[in-house]
Amino acid sequence: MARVLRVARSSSLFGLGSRFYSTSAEVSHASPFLHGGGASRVLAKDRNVQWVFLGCPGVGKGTYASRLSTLLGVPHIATGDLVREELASSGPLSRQLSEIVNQGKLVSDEIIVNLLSKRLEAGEAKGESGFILDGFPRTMRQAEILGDVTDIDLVVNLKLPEEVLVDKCLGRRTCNQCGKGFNVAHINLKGENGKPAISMDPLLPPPQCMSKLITRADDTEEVVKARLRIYNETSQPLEEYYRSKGKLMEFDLPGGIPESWPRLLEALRLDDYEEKQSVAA
Ligand SMILES: Nc1ncnc2c1ncn2[C@@H]1O[C@H](COP(=O)(O)OP(=O)(O)O)[C@@H](O)[C@H]1O
Repeated sequence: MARVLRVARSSSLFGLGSRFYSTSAEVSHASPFLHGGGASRVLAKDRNVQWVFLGCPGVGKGTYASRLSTLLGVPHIATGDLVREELASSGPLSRQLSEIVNQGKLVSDEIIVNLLSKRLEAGEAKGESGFILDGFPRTMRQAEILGDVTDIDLVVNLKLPEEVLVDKCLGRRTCNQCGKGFNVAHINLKGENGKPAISMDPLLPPPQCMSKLITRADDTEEVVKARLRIYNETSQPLEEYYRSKGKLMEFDLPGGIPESWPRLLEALRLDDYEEKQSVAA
């Protein structure tokens, strides 16, 4: 751990060279949410966005982070995916990780920083710049390490009521051939006590994926509840940490992708950016 943290304090962690690193002054132009100016700000910037997605398991971080990464041309890096790749590789870490992940617990900061560091270095070697991080940081220590090595422009905190989160996790499916994610849950939460109703249609797979659907081993009711509890204890303090830095954007998802995606783009002031991109394509 000490070695990793020592490395973390030098600006070389994650392979974040000068291309990734920027001063706070530059960052102030990089965030359309914090400083206005819409898409032109993103386009005019001399480096790509460096964003973080926070949110409970099942909220849809992966879905929205992945769409935004395609739109903005930056990698979507999900530490949960890095952990699952490591598990599937049957490498030396694999057995240790599967025990932790299948109980819904967090992998150590050291292991996760190492996996992320390798992924960012590989991306930098391929010429990637900028990122949307999904699932990292998840502890205050991880946030401090990240803050020591680079500037985060914006932290998007996605929110849904807890009842919906469990059903969404239990409904998650992945096609083991094409790798795409789907959700078979029908969400229909009545509005109560001033809270709005939420309904989400299932995101069903096409016929060719139907027989190839798999469920994540950690998406059982017991493990999902453990992950939610751990999120509330360990990751929620991050909201306050980024709020106090003026970087947090709270976003209550109004429903499924068709309602939420345009509203999220609006909140990020990227609605005109998406239109310009589709015209240019
Ligand atoms: N930043 C992290 N720190 C520690 N453990 C992590 C981190 N990211 C992912 N993991 C491990 O991988 C598992 C799956 O992560 P993820 O796919 O992000 O799931 P979730 O649906 O809970 O958001 C987590 O339960 C945890 O064991």
